[in-house]
Amino acid sequence: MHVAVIGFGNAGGKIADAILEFEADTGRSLCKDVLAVNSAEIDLSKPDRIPEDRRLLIGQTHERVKGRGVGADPELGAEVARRDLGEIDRALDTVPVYDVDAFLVVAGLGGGTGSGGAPVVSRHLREMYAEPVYGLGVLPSTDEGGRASLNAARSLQAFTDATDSLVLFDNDAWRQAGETLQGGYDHTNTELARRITTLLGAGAMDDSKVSETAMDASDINRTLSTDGVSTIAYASAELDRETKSGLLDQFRANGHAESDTDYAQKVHGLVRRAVNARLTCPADVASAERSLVVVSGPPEELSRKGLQHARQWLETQTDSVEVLAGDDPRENADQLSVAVLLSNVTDVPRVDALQERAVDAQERIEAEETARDDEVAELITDENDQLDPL
Ligand SMILES: Nc1nc2c(ncn2[C@@H]2O[C@H](COP(=O)(O)OP(=O)(O)OP(=O)(O)O)[C@@H](O)[C@H]2O)c(=O)[nH]1
Repeated sequence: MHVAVIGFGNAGGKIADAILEFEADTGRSLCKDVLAVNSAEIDLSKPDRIPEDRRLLIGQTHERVKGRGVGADPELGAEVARRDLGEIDRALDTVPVYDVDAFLVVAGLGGGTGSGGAPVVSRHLREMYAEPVYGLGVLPSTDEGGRASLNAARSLQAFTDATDSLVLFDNDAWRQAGETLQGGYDHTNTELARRITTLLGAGAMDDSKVSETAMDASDINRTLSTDGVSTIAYASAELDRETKSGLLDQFRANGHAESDTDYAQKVHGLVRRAVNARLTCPADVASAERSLVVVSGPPEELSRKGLQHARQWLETQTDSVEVLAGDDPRENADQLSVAVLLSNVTDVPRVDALQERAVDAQERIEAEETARDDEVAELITDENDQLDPL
């Protein structure tokens, strides 16, 4: 499919940039347009691939913002986005909507600009355009503290309500021991881009061959349009094509070749491996309402029988017949890769934990505010007492 990507806030811009990089590296054509929106001027200079004229600074004239960000305050992030919707609209005027199958709004939910702004813009896009609006929301890691959890829990509800589906990515599940924060983010942004691009980039009309079982945009839209949250599974296998073609030539010369069953087992095995590996956000696979499998790789590797078996297997795992499976032939790919979309998952322990932490954080923040008010009241009383003798 083809999408217009809007990266909101710092994380949103960097992830949008990583998607551009991955699609360029793999010769895909997922993004018809990309726009980075931020309230902090400095963060808009971070992306490498997003063109300069597709970076929009909002809140410049707001007395509390002035191009310096919203300081992890989602209410201010939402206010600034609402105030500057006209500017965002003007920037989106150049999007070739006739050529776009969906909008994808990306944001980290633990801060202010993305957390507050992404739901506002998603809701607006849904009112303005007929195309579906998908969200990609990053959950903060536990060690970012209660304020980030509170921001994320609030945004999660608003962002889910404002989109046709919200794909989740959990920073906690993807943090690697010993990595610096930025090094870790670079790594996770690439992994996230790999999954999103393999999944949504299927069925984009580009130079790749179209197969009989090709996935198309309407299949992806049908699976995603559940108004709930989604997660993505992924696995890949190196093919080492040079060695392989040499070996295959020898095999063929000796009357052997990789059989249909070998190809089928490879595809089916890779789908099982993906679903049992780390999801973008951990969730109980059985709780998915709908799912979709995309197998991408050189045409000779894309076994129809393998896809069919994988689909049947996933039906039993999700206890649902709403499973679609298709392929995405890539002539020059040196990998066989599988992305599985699990849509409207309802058993997501990380979301429950986030909501609990948010309640604790809210209570603590309120207690701190009450204590501060009491202190101020006491100070005023003391000062009045001292003035009394007059
Ligand atoms: N996966 C990933 N997560 C990130 C990245 N940068 C930040 N985050 C996460 O996103 C959350 C929001 O951070 P930012 O995107 O910097 O915040 P913002 O939306 O720009 O909002 P303000 O800085 O408060 O104006 C953080 O709490 C992190 O959990 C990134 O590059 N990758």
